[in-house]
Amino acid sequence: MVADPESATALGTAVLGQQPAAAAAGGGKGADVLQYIRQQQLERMMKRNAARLGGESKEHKFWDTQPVPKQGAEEEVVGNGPIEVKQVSDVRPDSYPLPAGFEWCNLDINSETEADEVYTLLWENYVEDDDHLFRFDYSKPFLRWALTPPGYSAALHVGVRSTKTNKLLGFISGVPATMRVSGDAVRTVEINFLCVHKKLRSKRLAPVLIKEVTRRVNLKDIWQAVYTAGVVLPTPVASCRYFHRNLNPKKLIEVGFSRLANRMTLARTMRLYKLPDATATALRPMQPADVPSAHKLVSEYLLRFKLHPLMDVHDFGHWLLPREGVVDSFVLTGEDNTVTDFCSFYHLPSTVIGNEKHRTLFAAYSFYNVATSMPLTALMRDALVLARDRGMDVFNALNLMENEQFLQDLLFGIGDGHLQYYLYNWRCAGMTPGETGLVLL
Ligand SMILES: CCCCCCCCCCCCCC(=O)SCCNC(=O)CCNC(=O)[C@H](O)C(C)(C)COP(=O)(O)OP(=O)(O)OC[C@H]1O[C@@H](n2cnc3c(N)ncnc32)[C@H](O)[C@@H]1OP(=O)(O)O
Repeated sequence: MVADPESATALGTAVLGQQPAAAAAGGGKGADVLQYIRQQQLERMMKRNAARLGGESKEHKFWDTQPVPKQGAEEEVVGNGPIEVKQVSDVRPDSYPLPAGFEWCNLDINSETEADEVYTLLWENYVEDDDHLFRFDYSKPFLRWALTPPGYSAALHVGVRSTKTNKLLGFISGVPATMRVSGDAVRTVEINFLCVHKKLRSKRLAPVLIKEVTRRVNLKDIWQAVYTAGVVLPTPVASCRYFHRNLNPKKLIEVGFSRLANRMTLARTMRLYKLPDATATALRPMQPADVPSAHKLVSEYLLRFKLHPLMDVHDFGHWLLPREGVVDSFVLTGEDNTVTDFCSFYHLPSTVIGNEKHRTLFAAYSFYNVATSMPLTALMRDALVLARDRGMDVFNALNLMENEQFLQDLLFGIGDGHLQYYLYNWRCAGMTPGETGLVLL
């Protein structure tokens, strides 16, 4: 198979395997992280130089026509606001034309059959790692959760079918979300699950899907969007990295996610990553009654970042109340049942491609975490224990918010690429991972 440039790095292979080696060498972990920080500084410098010299100006036939910041424009940003302003009356009323043999449809994710269709399209065709060892396997309950927050619209769950067979061959979704961007509250949609069937790649179907979802969003008088991707497009507002915490070393080695480091035996590796038998604190699953207090804690915490969601209490309940096999949230309460600490992760397994012994890699993804009665590292150590107890093989976290505080101490290994954050039709200065307070699914 030809290497797919879209390959996401969230599945991050191989690099994890270097972490035990470094750790075993004694003091190597620190060196790893320092090296990473230096590398980031170097990358930023090179990027600035390349932009200045025009070396980054790759042609983007589609993206160059869109209201997104031009490449290399990062340093010229003065003020925040829309790149273009239009009215609903300017929006074309009809769908964009599709090539012959294809037609548009809306997907009703609450219908069993249609949810099955979306599930299967993604299960077979969605994001893979660079080596094609793993492919995201978003579960059906997860897709339902992701696509039905308060205010969602089925018109923004857009599919392309074959007119002949009716088979679903492409998909893109938008869900409403208010973002706070450098102090401004911005009505947006979160765009996700862009997928074109493998047999239809490189035929410029993706731009048509993006234009069509944009048209439908614009008809709702919404003009901004937020999205993440493994690929670099014009122009990221932030660039984050995935880190991976090994919870099941034996399996991760067997599936090729990590490898046994030099001079390390499996037994030593397992000892290195062994976690306490139980949590150190009385964290318990969040219940509906905790929502107002947890919502207050998390919302106030998020205000310290430059980009973050503004969730009302209903949004918060939707996104954070535990759903089995989909999302887990835990609270620690103090006086009057006030939530003092909060941690959460979502469940995103991956298919292990062509592996006889293991079909699925179970991964937890760090979501929103706030510690006030203990250090963040202590909270996240408990989160690792809770994820392990729920059968997770690996715990993934981006280096955003305050995550840098715990990645090294808790033996996370650096992933092999970046996750780029984008805003559509919104100009603002770029931000560091530590200024980014948004996790998309
Ligand atoms: C106000 C409302 C606005 C709403 C919209 C906001 C924007 C939302 C934007 C979408 C956010 C999605 C967030 C997620 O879901 S990120 C996850 C994306 N999905 C995958 O990686 C799954 C596996 N891959 C595929 O299904 C296909 O390879 C896809 C569908 C990705 C591209 O299909 P294909 O490989 O057959 O290519 P093409 O010939 O049709 O088209 C080539 C053009 O497409 C540009 N391209 C490639 N990958 C991406 C990408 N991930 N985001 C944006 N653009 C992308 C590419 O630069 C080129 O344009 P240009 O370089 O020539 O200009």
